[in-house]
Amino acid sequence: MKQLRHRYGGGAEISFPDWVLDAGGHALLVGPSGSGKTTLLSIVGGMLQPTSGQAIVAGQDLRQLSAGALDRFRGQTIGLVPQKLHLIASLTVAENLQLAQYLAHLPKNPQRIHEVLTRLGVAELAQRRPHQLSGGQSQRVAIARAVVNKPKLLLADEPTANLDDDAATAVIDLLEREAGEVGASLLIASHDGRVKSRIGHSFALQRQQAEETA
Ligand SMILES: Nc1ncnc2c1ncn2[C@@H]1O[C@H](COP(=O)(O)OP(=O)(O)OP(=O)(O)O)[C@@H](O)[C@H]1O
Repeated sequence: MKQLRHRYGGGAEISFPDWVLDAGGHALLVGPSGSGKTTLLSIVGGMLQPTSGQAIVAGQDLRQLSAGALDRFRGQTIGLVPQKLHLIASLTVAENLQLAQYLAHLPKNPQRIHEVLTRLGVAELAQRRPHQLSGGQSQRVAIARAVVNKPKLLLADEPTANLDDDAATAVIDLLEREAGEVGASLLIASHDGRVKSRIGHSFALQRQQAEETA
């Protein structure tokens, strides 16, 4: 991140400090509500063009990519577990993962889909549709979808919100394990103290300004 700033139409400008997340490193993005955590994930996830500055992912300056190239790069290089999981209701679990391969312009790979669903303990749910899953199962499927293309950067937005202690621990374990499995850097936005105690390195945002903590 270099001199990143963003202003939503008419709103105040949010400026983010320069920061590097090492390849394969795991970090927590913290800050009070409204400090810009989701905005930052959207920028480094290639879904939001910042007003100014550079987001560089795996050596690629996202600004340099055309819309089509950015879609492909995002699909192949970045995995996102959004706050609202956004599984496609009309598709089965397996088809939701197939769609991630398709959107990244990768060949169909049912074996990889089976492998990742198995790793996450939800292979037997492959033919179900999202409304037939529990909240925890849906979250595992969303993690599976985020890692199916073996991204270099895995982003998760408040993945433990509304989870009890055991489920929150399980989700953080899964994210760390799956990021480790594919060698991805992991950035988790959270103001959950339970997550803070698990992930040592954190990056803190404050309203309209930010500072890094070790
Ligand atoms: N689409 C939008 N249009 C206008 N303003 C927005 C939009 N999205 C976010 N904002 C504003 O940008 C600022 C940062 O919001 P953001 O959602 O990134 O913060 P956050 O740290 O993720 O908050 P939370 O912890 O509550 O999820 C807030 O002031 C918010 O009101």
